Amino acid sequence: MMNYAVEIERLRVVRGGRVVLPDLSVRIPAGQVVGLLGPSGSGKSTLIRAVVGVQLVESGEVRVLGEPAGSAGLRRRVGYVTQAPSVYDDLSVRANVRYFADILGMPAAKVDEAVAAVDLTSHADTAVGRLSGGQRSRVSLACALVGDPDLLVLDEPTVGLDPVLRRDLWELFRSLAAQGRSLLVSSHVMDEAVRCDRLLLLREGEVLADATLPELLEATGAVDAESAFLALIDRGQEVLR
Ligand SMILES: Nc1ncnc2c1ncn2[C@@H]1O[C@H](COP(=O)(O)OP(=O)(O)OP(=O)(O)O)[C@@H](O)[C@H]1O
Repeated sequence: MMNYAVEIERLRVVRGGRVVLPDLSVRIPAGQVVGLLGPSGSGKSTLIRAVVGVQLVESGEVRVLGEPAGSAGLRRRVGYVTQAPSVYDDLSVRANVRYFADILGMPAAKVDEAVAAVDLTSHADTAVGRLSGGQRSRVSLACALVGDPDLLVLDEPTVGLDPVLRRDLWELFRSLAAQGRSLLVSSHVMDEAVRCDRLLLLREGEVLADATLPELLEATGAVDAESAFLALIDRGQEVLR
């Protein structure tokens, strides 16, 4: 039987009087890197917020690792990295990660482990305010990793990063999945599709496709994810699952 990290049933979200997710159902397999792709405003962040349990939901059900999204039991099991790195500039890398470790009740040994996982050991004592944008994003990621989560939810983690850092980060995601973790990673850069085991293409709050990249290319005859996305839009109502 397929093991799912996230199961969403008929999710409806309204924000500021506007229907952002009209009626979304999807299941995200465990142990994979699933890319949540779609243009700006398609609802990626809203869906991610629903998964981590911080989004007010009008109706529907979101289950994460078998529990309702936002349950107390999920606090340590789900790591969430928001779009803007939420770290303290005046604290060192290690102090930032230790702060999150303390909140989650994790042992001190986990702090250096998380810092090493994002390749920042040599900067562990540097104040975060003195790091580059890419390094700051990795501090955020270390804060999410320190709880040893089964599911990592990352909202546009590679935005603004140079190609080398983007590649390094995707390699890190892959290695985390190889350890058996589940990752849900949003991006509006379609070429990041090649890095994912599976893709969820979102448009105007609706799932346009839920498939692997090879399945998507075969079904559309397109050469890359971006053209496949456009081909699906041209086709109209049909959803690829
Ligand atoms: N705080 C808010 N109040 C009201 N509407 C919002 C709010 N945040 C987002 N929206 C609306 O919800 C829709 C989806 O936004 P969301 O941030 O989920 O999209 P996104 O795909 O993550 O976009 P981006 O790639 O630009 O981050 C947009 O139409 C947006 O205007």
